[in-house]
Amino acid sequence: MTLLRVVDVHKTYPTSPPIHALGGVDFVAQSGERVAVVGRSGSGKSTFLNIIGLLDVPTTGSVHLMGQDTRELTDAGRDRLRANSLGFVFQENHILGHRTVTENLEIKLAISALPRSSWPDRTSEALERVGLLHRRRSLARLLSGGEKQRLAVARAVISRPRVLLADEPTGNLDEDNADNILSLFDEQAANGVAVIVITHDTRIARWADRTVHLAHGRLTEAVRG
Ligand SMILES: Nc1ncnc2c1ncn2[C@@H]1O[C@H](COP(=O)(O)OP(=O)(O)OP(=O)(O)O)[C@@H](O)[C@H]1O
Repeated sequence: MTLLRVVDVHKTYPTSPPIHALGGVDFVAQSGERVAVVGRSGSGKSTFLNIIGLLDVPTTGSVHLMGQDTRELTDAGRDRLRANSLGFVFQENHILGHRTVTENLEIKLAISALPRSSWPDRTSEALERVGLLHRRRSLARLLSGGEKQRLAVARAVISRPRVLLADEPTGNLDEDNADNILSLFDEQAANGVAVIVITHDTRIARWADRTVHLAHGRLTEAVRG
C-alpha cells in the first residue's frame, strides 16, 4: 500500500539569487518499507524531509499522504494530518530535560488530540516497547544519550503514525545504541509503518530495504550490487 507519494516536487528558496534546492523529485514509500535517503551536504535532504514531513510546502508539485493530496488541506488540516500520520526522530532529540519521561510523551499525545483516558495505556505501551518503563518517573535529563533517543522514538510512535521520518537518528550514538534504534525501526516497519531515514551512516544505508540518493536537488534510486 502506498503511504507517501511525491510528484515532481520543486523547491526554490526566494533568496537573491534564488536557490533551487529541489528540482523535480518523485518518490514513493510503501507500507512496511525502510528507505535510506543519502546525499552530500547541501544536496537538499533537509528540504526534502521538511516537505514530506508537511513542515514546508513545495514551490510546485505535490505530496500525497495516505491518499490525501496535501495541497487541498488548510493549515489546520495539514497540522492534524502531520500529528496523526507522521512521527519524527531527529539527531538532536528535542527531549525536554526538565520534564519527566512520561510528560515528554504526554505532550505529544496532547498535540495529537488523543483522549486523556487513553494516555496511561499509550505511554506504558510505548515505554515498554523501548525498554524505558522503569524510568517513567525520571526527569528526562537524567537519561543517557541512548535512552534519550529511545524516548524520542517512543514519542514519535506513540500516536501510531503510518510514516516515520528520521534525520540522522543514530548520529550521536555508539554502535550498540544505534542498533537498538534500528531494531525499534524494524518493529515499526514490521507493523506496516514506512520508515524513511536521512543519513550519512553507511550502516543505515545497508540496513534499509532501499537507498535513494539526492544530488543537486534530484533523487535517484541506488542499484544494489
Ligand atoms: N530556508 C532557506 N532559505 C534559503 N536557502 C535555503 C534554506 N534552506 C536550505 N537552503 C539551501 O538549499 C540547499 C539545500 O539545503 P538542505 O538544507 O536541504 O541540504 P542538506 O542536504 O540537508 O544539507 P546538510 O546535509 O548540510 O544538512 C542549500 O543550498 C541550502 O543553503
